[in-house]
Amino acid sequence: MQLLQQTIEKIVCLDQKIAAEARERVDHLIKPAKSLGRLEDLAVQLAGITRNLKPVFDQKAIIVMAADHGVYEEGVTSNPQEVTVGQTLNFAKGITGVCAIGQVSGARIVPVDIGIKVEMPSDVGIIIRKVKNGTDNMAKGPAMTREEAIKAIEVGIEIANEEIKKGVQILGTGEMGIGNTTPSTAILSVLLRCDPLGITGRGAGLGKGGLEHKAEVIRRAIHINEPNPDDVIDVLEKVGGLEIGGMAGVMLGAAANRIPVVVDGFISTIAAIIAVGIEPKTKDYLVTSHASQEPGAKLASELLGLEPMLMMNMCLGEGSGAALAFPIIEAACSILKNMPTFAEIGMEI
Ligand SMILES: O=C(O)c1ccc[n+]([C@@H]2O[C@H](COP(=O)([O-])O)[C@@H](O)[C@H]2O)c1
Ligand SMILES: Cc1cc2nc[nH]c2cc1C
Repeated sequence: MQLLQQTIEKIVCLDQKIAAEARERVDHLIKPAKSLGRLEDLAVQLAGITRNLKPVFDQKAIIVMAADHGVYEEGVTSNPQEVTVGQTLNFAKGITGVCAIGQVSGARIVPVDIGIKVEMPSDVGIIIRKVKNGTDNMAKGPAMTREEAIKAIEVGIEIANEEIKKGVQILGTGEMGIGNTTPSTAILSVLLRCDPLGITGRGAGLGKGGLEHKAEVIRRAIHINEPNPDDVIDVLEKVGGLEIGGMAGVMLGAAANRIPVVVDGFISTIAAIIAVGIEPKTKDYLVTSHASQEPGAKLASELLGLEPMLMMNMCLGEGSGAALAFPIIEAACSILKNMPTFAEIGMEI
C-alpha cells in the first residue's frame, strides 16, 4: 500500500503552460487551422506531459501482463487455459501479434507473469512477479483479497518504474489471460450499474450459445461478491483480474513519472478506468489507441471519457493496438519538430 500511496501522491496534472504553448505553435504551423485534427491534440498532450515542446520517444516498451482466471472453470471462454502460458512464452520469443506490430516502431515487448497458474521458466525473458497462481473463481467468491489486488497494482507500478529507469520514454499496456474478458465485463457491469448481458461479448471466440451463460456467470459473481461501485479497488478485488490490476499500476506508475502510456483494447481500457478511479489525474497521461470489437468496449471508452484513435476491427489484446498507435505518436512529435510556423518562414496567407 505504501508504494501505491507514494505513487498517487506523485501524480500531477500535465503542464498546462507548456500545453498552451504547444497549442499556440500547432495553431500557427503552415497548414489550415486544425487540419491535422487529433494529431494536433496528441502533439499538445505529449508536450504537456513531457514539459517539452519537441518531445522525443526513441525508447518505447509495451508491458504485457499475463495471468489466469479461476472463473475459467465456469466455461466462459472457448480457448484452453494453457494458451496463457503458451502465448506468454511466445512474447518472449518475439513471435506474437504485438511483437510483430511493435517491430514497426522499435517497441520492446516486456512480458510479465503477474499470476499465471503454473510456474514459468525464469530464464527465457519473462519477468516473474506472480501475485498468486491465478485468481480464485469469482462466481464462487472474491477473485482475490484486497491485499492481492493492491499487490497487483504495485507490481505494475514497480515494472513501470524499472522500465522508466532503464530509459523508456513511452509505455504501452497489454495483457494475456484466457478468460479475462469475463472479469473485464464484470467490472464494467458493476461500474455502469447495468446487467451484463448487453455488454458481454465473445472474447477470443466464444460460440454463439455461450454468451447468455457467460453473462449469467458474471451476474452470479456480482450477486455473490457485492462489489462496491464507488471503490474501484473493491471491484478489482472481487470481480477483477491480476493483469487488470497490473496494467492499472503501469498507468499510475507512468503518470507519476510524467511518461505517456498508450492504452490498448477492451481489457486495457478497463484497467485505465481502475487507474483513473484511483487517481483521476492519471487520465492526463493516457493516450488511446484502437476501438476494440468487444461489445463493452464503446461504453468502457465512454466511461473513461477518452475516444480511441483507430477503428481497425481488432480485438487481439496483447498490447497490439498500443503498438499500432506508436507510429501515430511519432507523427505527432514530428509535426512539432519538423514543421515551421508561417512567421518562421515569412509566409503570409
Ligand atoms: O483487448 C481486447 O480488446 C480483447 C478483446 C477480446 C479478447 N482479447 C484477448 O483474448 C483473451 C480473452 O478472451 P476470452 O474469450 O478468453 O475472455 C485475452 O488473452 C485477451 O488478450 C482481447
Ligand atoms: C491464440 C491466442 C492469442 C491471444 N493473444 C491474446 N489473447 C489471445 C487468445 C488466443 C486464443
